[in-house]
Amino acid sequence: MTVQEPSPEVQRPQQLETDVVVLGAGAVGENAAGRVAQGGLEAVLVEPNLIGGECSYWACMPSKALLRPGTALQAARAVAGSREAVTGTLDAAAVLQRRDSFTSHWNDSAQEDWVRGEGIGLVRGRGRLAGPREVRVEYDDGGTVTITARHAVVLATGSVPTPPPLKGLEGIDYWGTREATSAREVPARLIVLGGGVAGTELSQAWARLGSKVTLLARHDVLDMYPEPARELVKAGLAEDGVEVRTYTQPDFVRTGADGCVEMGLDDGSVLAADQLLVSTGRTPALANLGLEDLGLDAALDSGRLTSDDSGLVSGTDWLYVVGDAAGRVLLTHQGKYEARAAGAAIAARSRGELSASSAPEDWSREASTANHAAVPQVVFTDPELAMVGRTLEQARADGINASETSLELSVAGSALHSDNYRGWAQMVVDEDRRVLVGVIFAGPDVSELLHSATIAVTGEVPLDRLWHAVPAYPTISEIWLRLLEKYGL
Ligand SMILES: Cc1cc2nc3c(=O)[nH]c(=O)nc-3n(C[C@H](O)[C@H](O)[C@H](O)COP(=O)(O)OP(=O)(O)OC[C@H]3O[C@@H](n4cnc5c(N)ncnc54)[C@H](O)[C@@H]3O)c2cc1C
Ligand SMILES: NC(=O)c1ccc[n+]([C@@H]2O[C@H](COP(=O)([O-])OP(=O)(O)OC[C@H]3O[C@@H](n4cnc5c(N)ncnc54)[C@H](O)[C@@H]3O)[C@@H](O)[C@H]2O)c1
Repeated sequence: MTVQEPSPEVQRPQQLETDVVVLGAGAVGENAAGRVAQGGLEAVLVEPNLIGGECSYWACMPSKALLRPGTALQAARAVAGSREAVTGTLDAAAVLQRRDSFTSHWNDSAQEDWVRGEGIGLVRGRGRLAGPREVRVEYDDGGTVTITARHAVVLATGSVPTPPPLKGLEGIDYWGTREATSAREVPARLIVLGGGVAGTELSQAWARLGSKVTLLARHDVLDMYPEPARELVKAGLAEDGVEVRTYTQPDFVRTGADGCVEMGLDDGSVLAADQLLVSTGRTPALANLGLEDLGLDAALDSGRLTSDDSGLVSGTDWLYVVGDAAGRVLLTHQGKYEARAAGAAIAARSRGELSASSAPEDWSREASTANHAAVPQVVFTDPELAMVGRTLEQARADGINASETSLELSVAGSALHSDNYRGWAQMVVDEDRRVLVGVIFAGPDVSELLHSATIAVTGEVPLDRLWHAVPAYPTISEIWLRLLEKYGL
């Protein structure tokens, strides 16, 4: 894959002074800088690669662009009348072309225009903390610039893949999620190692594009979701010909005689494939940032920097960490939410409206309070999983007197949506407060239902009031009424 050369640096002095320096111009860093600028402060973004980061070029956007055509085709096949009009299969070349348009062909000029338009400074290089409120940036050609921040430095450096300790892996030219989302050819056979969100989504995407996929999960696939939800996704994968092997661990990987990938499994069998995708999680990108030199490794706990809900790193009054780099919730929308809170807190602290020693108030604009118990996430497989808040187990582990109500998703709206619609829904209730603390939907096109649940959980809407939120007929949202009726309302 060719990544377009970054355009020439916008600024290249040796010394700079500004209000706030943001390291990393992924979606999260961009939002942090944007909020700081909206708060009336000067901001400089530092980025050695493409502005827009992982999500725009190698994660959310391309992976969803790879999945969407298969879902659209399956939706047409699922309805008598439109099914008859479907006479062909996915056009893999057209899908890849459409994917390329969603990554802007890995060209970040539009994002650079946005940065300039917001009045944010941009330095194209790799940054490292050189002292309190001081960052040294190294350009590709070895030149450097030192930037002093009057108020704050924000770490928005994202995350890096966590490789599994697998014998032989270093000798293999394998795919990570970057390669799997930007590939130009469909491998005939693909092994996917890691049954998390990335592995599951990309297994289905490539299977629908024509690969014979084997998905290896060391536990169950998507094991953070309740079993009925997982089973629906596994049935969807099986329909696409994905062979799912659960509770499996590889012993070794090697290059076979014909150049293929051979993987030995713990049951003694050996799998062969043309490509291997490793998607075994991600770790905050905090290496080589100079944290140790400043004694800030003391704030590290299991690879994460401890911070308050504004992102302010423990033991400092100037360093913030947001997004994947913070490692709290590795999702674009929550990272951007953290960035909005950090930006607001930096601006408020610069005006003396919020002290550095006191954490921001819960649910204030300076706090990412929802991260604790109201995080929405969608798994964009077909069928989809959409969840917000806690599972029953998490709620009970958090000391909540929780009950669950669950149902097959079978209402007039779902029957109309597609023939043989199969779905499942669950709500988790805090019995002492009679509010929802978690909601899960599984089924085709349930992702657009999720925000209703996010509002109910975040707003702590009492069940007796939720009863008056009447779902329109005939929509899939009618599942809300069925759940509340089953609960006893
Ligand atoms: C395959 C895949 C699919 C995903 N799909 C979704 C999805 O559908 N929805 C969702 O919400 N999330 C999804 N995610 C997660 C999402 O991609 C991340 O949560 C998001 O990209 C994090 O954004 P960020 O800005 O924190 O980090 P990044 O996007 O990684 O940006 C960090 C930036 O910091 C730069 N940087 C690193 N070190 C330095 C340094 N020293 N100096 C200056 N700059 C530096 C990097 O070059 C990079 O551009 C997906 C992830 C993967 C892997
Ligand atoms: N739709 C979305 O929102 C979306 C899509 C893709 C990724 N993401 C985010 O990106 C991040 C990275 O995704 P991911 O799927 O790589 O991470 P993940 O943490 O969701 O899943 C990693 C999987 O790899 C397995 N694993 C870990 N070490 C292993 C080993 N040594 N051998 C075998 N299996 C091993 C884990 O058990 C887990 O199932 C996640 O935090 C995820 O939330 C989000």
